Amino acid sequence: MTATRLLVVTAVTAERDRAAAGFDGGGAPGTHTVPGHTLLRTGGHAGHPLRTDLLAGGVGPAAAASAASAALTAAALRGEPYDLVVTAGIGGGFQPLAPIGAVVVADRLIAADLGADSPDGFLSVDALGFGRTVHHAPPDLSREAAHALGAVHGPVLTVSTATGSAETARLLAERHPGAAAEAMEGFGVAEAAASHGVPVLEIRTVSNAVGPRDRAAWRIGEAMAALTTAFAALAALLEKDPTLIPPRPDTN
Ligand SMILES: O=C(O)c1cccc(C(=O)CC[C@H]2O[C@@H](n3cnc4c(=O)[nH]cnc43)[C@H](O)[C@@H]2O)c1
Repeated sequence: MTATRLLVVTAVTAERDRAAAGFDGGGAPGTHTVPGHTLLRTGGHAGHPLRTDLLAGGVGPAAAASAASAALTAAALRGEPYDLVVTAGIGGGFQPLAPIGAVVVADRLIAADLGADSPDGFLSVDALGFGRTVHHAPPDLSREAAHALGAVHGPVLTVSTATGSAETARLLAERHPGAAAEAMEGFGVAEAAASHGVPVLEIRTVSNAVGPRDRAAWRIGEAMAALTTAFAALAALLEKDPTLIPPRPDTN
């Protein structure tokens, strides 16, 4: 039986290493390189159901998309395409839905500031007719993952500037009803995954509230540690039911 192949993309190495610790790969992770990046690899030996590559691609949607694209392309050229891409890391939580310490699994990954300003307010690129601003996670997978992780299940916004005022938080929540979290990479990774026809999931552990910048209130260490627990639960779910991942188009 072929192992399910996962690509996990974080912004920084601390997030990558915390995520990797959630996988029981049967030993210390190995490494391999793709142009511009070194990936950790767990699992994948004979009889192991999951093979996971983990990549710290940098902060922001452009760095994340570039890194994810390099890994996806290298895997496709090796003839070993990924089955699922997971974009993950710490994030800001919209209050009161996702308090500090919560975990969020995205049902939708939304580019919240991709568009144009106008006297009448923000116009997204899809409203303008020249792009898209939303990617959907596979519904069954994201719902079951949220349940398994004890997570809030809702939209995760991708922004290029972390929110630092009550006014911006209010505007984002008004524009995206039900928004659970914001971070800076998800939509970029989703664009890369979509161009390869690979489904995407986003997991955020909440380190801070979306709102007025209050650096002293951030709980980065706790949110980093929560990534390990979250990925252990995700690995258990996918080992139990790999059919939650929609099949690749070429295996239909
Ligand atoms: O303002 C600061 O002093 C500060 C210190 C450390 C880190 C930051 C970040 O903005 C980290 C961005 C990084 O973490 C994710 N993240 C975490 N919380 C948020 C948020 O509320 N809004 C957007 N991104 C967040 C993000 O995905 C980046 O990878 C600031």
